[in-house]
Amino acid sequence: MEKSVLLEEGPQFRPWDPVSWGAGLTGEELHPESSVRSSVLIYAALTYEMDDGPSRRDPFMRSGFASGRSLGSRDAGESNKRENASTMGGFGVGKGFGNRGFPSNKLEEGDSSGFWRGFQDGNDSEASAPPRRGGRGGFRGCRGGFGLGSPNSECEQDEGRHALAASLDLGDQRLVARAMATFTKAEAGVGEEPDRFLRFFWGLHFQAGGGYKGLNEEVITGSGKNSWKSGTEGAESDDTQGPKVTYVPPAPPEDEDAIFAHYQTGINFDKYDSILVEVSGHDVPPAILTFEEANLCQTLNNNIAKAGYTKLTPVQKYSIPIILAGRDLMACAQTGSGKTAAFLLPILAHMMRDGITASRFRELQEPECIIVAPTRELINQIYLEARKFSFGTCVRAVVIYGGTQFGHSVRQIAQGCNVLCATPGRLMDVISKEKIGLRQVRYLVLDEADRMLDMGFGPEMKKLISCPGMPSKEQRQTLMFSATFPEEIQRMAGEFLKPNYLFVAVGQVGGACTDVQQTVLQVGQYSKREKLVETLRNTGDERTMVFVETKKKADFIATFLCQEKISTTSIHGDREQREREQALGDFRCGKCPVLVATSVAARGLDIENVQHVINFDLPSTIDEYVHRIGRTGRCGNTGRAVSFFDPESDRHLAQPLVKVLSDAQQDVPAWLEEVAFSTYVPGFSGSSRENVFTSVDTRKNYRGKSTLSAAGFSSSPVPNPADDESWD
Ligand SMILES: Nc1ncnc2c1ncn2[C@@H]1O[C@H](COP(=O)(O)OP(=O)(O)OP(=O)(O)O)[C@@H](O)[C@H]1O
Repeated sequence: MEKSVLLEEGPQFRPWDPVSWGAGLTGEELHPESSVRSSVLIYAALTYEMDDGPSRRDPFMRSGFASGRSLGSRDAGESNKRENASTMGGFGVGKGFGNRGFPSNKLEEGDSSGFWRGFQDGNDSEASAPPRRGGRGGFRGCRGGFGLGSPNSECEQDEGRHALAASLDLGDQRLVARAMATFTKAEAGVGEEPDRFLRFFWGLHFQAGGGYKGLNEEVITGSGKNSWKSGTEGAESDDTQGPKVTYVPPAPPEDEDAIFAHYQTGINFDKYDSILVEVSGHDVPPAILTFEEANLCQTLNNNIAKAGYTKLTPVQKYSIPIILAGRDLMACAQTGSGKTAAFLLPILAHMMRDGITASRFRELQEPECIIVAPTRELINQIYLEARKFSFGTCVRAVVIYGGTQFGHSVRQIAQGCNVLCATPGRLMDVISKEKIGLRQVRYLVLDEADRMLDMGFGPEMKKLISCPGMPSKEQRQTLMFSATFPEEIQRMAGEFLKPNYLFVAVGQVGGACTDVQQTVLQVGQYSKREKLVETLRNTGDERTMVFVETKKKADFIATFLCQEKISTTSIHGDREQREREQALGDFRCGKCPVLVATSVAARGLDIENVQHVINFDLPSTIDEYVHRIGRTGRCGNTGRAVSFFDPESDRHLAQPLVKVLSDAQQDVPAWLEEVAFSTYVPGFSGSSRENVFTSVDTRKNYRGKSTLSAAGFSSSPVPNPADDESWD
């Protein structure tokens, strides 16, 4: 039985680039940089024998993968490098993993590592904190520990499920790295091809003494572990849990053209006017129809013009006057319809009116506004918008997020901070380290608010509002925005908002953007890759986001597409921040027109020219689906979304999918309706999270409720029996 594993350190190893695969490294080479201290991120490229020797059976191996010969390599040098690598050996893999080159005792230290816990927690499932439904999910792992030799018997009994374990002794670093991955052929997407090898990538965070640092740093490192109360725990989350984070993100552009760069609104921009808007709550300030009516200061108006905004979107028409009037707000509007400006403009207008200026070079800064969002890339995007609209003013916006050097965040803050844009984990860290004081907070914004209040971030947000110094909800203005707002989250939001908050619903709460043409195809697990390639070949050079459910799969599919000569990159929570930003940059500029992503990229990202979204795997909730497909069809532009529906694993989504499709006036395939009506979904009667038959505002009996077209004219709501039922 011939087995091989090729390892290379993360930064050099580019899973999406087969050319970089072959450079297996020795222990010393694995750890060349002293900056990598207590931890190292290792990606392992594994070939795992299913049946027979790779050199004979696997076409891919025959083509030179195992021997390091070229896989369409760019130059001979690369090819040679792989050739050398392949002869280094020293690592075993598969059932006998560790037999060659690894001191066996490293593998027999039990399973007390955080890594193991991480796996049991379903570490591989990205970011989405709500519990998963349906059959898919995080990797189950094989209980009973793992060790040298063979996988435990439970694994072996689990048909097609394979376990891999590794241990590395990295010279004087004495790092013991342990890893275990179990996967089925289906999870690896290789189907029932008996003479193929699983090629698998997995990104592992190895830490001295073990420990897996995982899925979503904002959740894992922030929640619970780093209470603001504790001095020791207040250390920067990313650093305490894993490697010292040294990444300093590039400074944002300084030249005006780059700051105000924007893309064109699309042909359907004017159609926004016909969307019905529902505002509930008492004493609703009248909507405005133009930017002039908002009475913003001249500098803001100039910036709005330079940003290419000439006309308000519906959510802006309603939200701007509400925020200007000092009211709390929960606003729900379709993806890509301008929610960011809807909160930024009135907040900045107030700050300008109040003559707020940044106080420079103080170690403790007290921002007037805090904006939180669930992902690093999204908060950075919001920051760039804040910077754009505050251009030429004395208001200073700052962004801080995990995966970057903590000292860098502190330096940014110390230079003055009026608007702090932050991911939750990093925010709690700077508060605990007393770099940020909360006494001056007048505006608290939760973007993607339903995500910020769910099980993943909710506890962190609760901690935030109970931090010492944080003004009570009566003393601050709290604003929540999202395209989806499940009822239970709305109820929880009440804790954060004044009782008289207003609720703005543009169109159907949780509804998909109608500018996205949605197609759902029935594709079994084993046919997905073929269908993906076929779909991508048909779309040509169109910028496409491909969503998958796990981090492993993101690398796997990205690599697979590269093999197919489709220029692809990937973004997910196991990639270093530098790599995530690089990937996004390569996608934005079109260098890699295909981005394979987990749900870390599902929300909020506003990327020009994304014409196409493919759900290779459907997400576990319909809300996530709505956000994912909303990466295209933004701001009046049209887009397309294709989803692979696997009846084996996606049945639970059939009913809400039918609802979302029909609400967005999309064709509903007959087979999907059949699946929907033949599937019993517990609780699917009009109030569960899986559906969007929800009422708009969970509070009842509003005399002040008004339904208007987005243009501001009163009209009757479109009759929708399901909605009527749940309205009061
Ligand atoms: N009034 C406007 N005129 C022209 N462009 C606008 C206007 N408002 C917003 N935009 C642009 O529309 C795009 C989408 O806006 P934004 O990202 O705020 O959407 P969103 O509603 O927050 O989407 P998501 O739900 O996906 O987070 C951005 O490029 C933004 O600059």
